[in-house]
Amino acid sequence: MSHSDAAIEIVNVEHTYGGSTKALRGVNLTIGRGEFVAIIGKNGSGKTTLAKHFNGLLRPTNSDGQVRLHTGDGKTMDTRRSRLHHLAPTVGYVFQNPDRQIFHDTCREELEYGPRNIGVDPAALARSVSETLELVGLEGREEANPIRLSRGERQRLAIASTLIMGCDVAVIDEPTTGQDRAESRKILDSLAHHHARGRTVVIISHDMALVAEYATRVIAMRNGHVLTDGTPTEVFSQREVLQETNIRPPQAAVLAAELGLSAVLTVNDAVREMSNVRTHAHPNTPLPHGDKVY
Ligand SMILES: Nc1ncnc2c1ncn2[C@@H]1O[C@H](COP(=O)(O)OP(=O)(O)OP(=O)(O)O)[C@@H](O)[C@H]1O
Repeated sequence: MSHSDAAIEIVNVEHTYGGSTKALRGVNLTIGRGEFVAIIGKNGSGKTTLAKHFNGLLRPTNSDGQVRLHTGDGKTMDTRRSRLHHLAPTVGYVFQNPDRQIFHDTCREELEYGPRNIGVDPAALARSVSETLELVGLEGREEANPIRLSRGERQRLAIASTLIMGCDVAVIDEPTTGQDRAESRKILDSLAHHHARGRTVVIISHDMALVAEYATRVIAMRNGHVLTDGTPTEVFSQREVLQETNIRPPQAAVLAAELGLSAVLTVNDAVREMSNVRTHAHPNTPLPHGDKVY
């Protein structure tokens, strides 16, 4: 991948907490511009530590480890040599716990804070606040006090306050924690919308069905290393490798593999493949409708 295609370069990054807990043991990665990346792996494998390096919240603890951000307008920033407030507009980060980043009395003020700081025109901002709240399923809640929202709603507010910045890269640690299925899908759809505008999205997730459906690339971590990295199809077909980090591919993929069907990651893929098999076995059997089934 050339520099112009790269959004983030991670070179030989190690991170040791408190001088003894080795959370990252030499990670090399390039996140490309416009990718939708999911980082997966069991608890403690180093996912959050890695993601916090993407915008300088953490820095490599080894002297030769480097993280370089390449901005859309052609600048390169080394996170070790740049201040956090210069990095944040390029790479937005949403914490696993939304309460770490919500501190205003209304949703409107929460969403306006970041864009105001970078000089966005106030007239354009009002519209963009409403649109972004709608995008994450909080339409009409401009004047609501965030402390009165549910945890899932606060999570969506925190995501909205990052998306409204229009940053090149949005990194979201566990976007669907505390959300039901419909809310989770709403959140992933809002990230897909950001991605569709040519931006890069990185999520950390334990929800393999959603990872399979939305991500273009999956990076599996184990014990501070990248265990495997590829398209969802490539990564989820390595069932034995994934077992090393306690990951089970999406249930639809497991079921389809047991039935000898290939190219299946999602329930919709499974419906399509099973319909094909049935059609070939009984050509007159009508196909089920092709819309999403869940
Ligand atoms: N602030 C910290 N101080 C000391 N050790 C830490 C700190 N944060 C993480 N660790 C340790 O570093 C290792 C990697 O943790 P990390 O949170 O990056 O993993 P993770 O894969 O994101 O886990 P989870 O899925 O539980 O969020 C673990 O052993 C963890 O206990």
